[in-house]
Amino acid sequence: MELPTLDFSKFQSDSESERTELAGAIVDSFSKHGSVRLVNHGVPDQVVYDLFDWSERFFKLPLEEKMKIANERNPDPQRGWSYVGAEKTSKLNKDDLNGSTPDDLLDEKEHFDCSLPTDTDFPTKWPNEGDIPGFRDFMEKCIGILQNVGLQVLEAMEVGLALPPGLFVDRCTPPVHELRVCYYPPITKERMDEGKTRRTWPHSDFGMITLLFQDGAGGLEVEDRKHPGTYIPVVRGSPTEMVILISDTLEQLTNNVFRAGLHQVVVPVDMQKLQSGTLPERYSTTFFVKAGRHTSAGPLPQFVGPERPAVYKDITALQLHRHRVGKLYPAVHGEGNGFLEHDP
Ligand SMILES: O=C(O)CCC(=O)C(=O)O
Ligand SMILES: [Fe+2]
Repeated sequence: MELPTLDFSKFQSDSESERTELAGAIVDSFSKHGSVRLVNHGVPDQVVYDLFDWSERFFKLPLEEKMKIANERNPDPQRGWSYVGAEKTSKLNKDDLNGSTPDDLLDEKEHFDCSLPTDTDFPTKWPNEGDIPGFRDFMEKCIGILQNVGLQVLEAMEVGLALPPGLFVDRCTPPVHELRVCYYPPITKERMDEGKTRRTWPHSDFGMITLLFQDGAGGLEVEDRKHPGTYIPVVRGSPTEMVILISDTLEQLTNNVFRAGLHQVVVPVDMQKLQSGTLPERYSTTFFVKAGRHTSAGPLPQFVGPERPAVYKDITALQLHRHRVGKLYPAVHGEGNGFLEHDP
């Protein structure tokens, strides 16, 4: 089975029926898989290529430069650079209510998170301009471009479900979206097969939706909901194809009408049968479309009724975010208080 690939330019069509048909197909794929792939999404091809180029330049900076902008391990939105193994996505497993996920499950991944300059609550830790001139400018421009596309996808969901216009889109202000670039170093097949290391363990993201680009290395998988616990490989169809995932805030706003898409990064399909070998390095970028921090992430009235009681409490998007990041980075003494304002 393959994740559907849709032509998003149809959503800009003058033909109303073409627009609604596309919106319906997006909603259908989100309902079935928690995800979809888009081509002609509106991000210029050159911007995608440049994003991967800048990402490579960033990760090749000397270690001491990256260490100067290390993300602080606390439940706040992540900012700056995270070293290999910093993030343990296995801790985000929602089935693990009693916290029994072993501590020794590692993610073999580095990443860097940034947001817009207007996000003064959690300012981005940028590398020295002199070390990588133009990086900040490009990344901030990219956030603007990705934000436009992300909001259009949310609008398509409103159309596809015949919801009041703006129901999802209007929650995304002021903009506190996050752009992340990821680097997965080469790793031996033997090490992956030992079972304690994945490139990313199964998890869902925290915002409304995630827009993802991956290089050709492979390994991204989304859960096959027909067979929970099994995964469908998302083998890249074209270099600029975008994968979209439903994330936790939208799951809660829609009272589980849209379930967040579980995803992981593992051994690529073409290497799964090999006894040995080395997985090549892998780059990906993820853009987390976020709800405004102080907007409610509780179920919207449109998704609650006698047949469908609210299954989530009325908490803010920031409370939800901190609850989820707090699982990754429980407070270490002296590094933020780790206080979770609310347990959803
Ligand atoms: O690298 C990927 O394809 C996925 C990354 C991811 O899941 C994340 O950064 O949340
Ligand atoms: Fe993710």
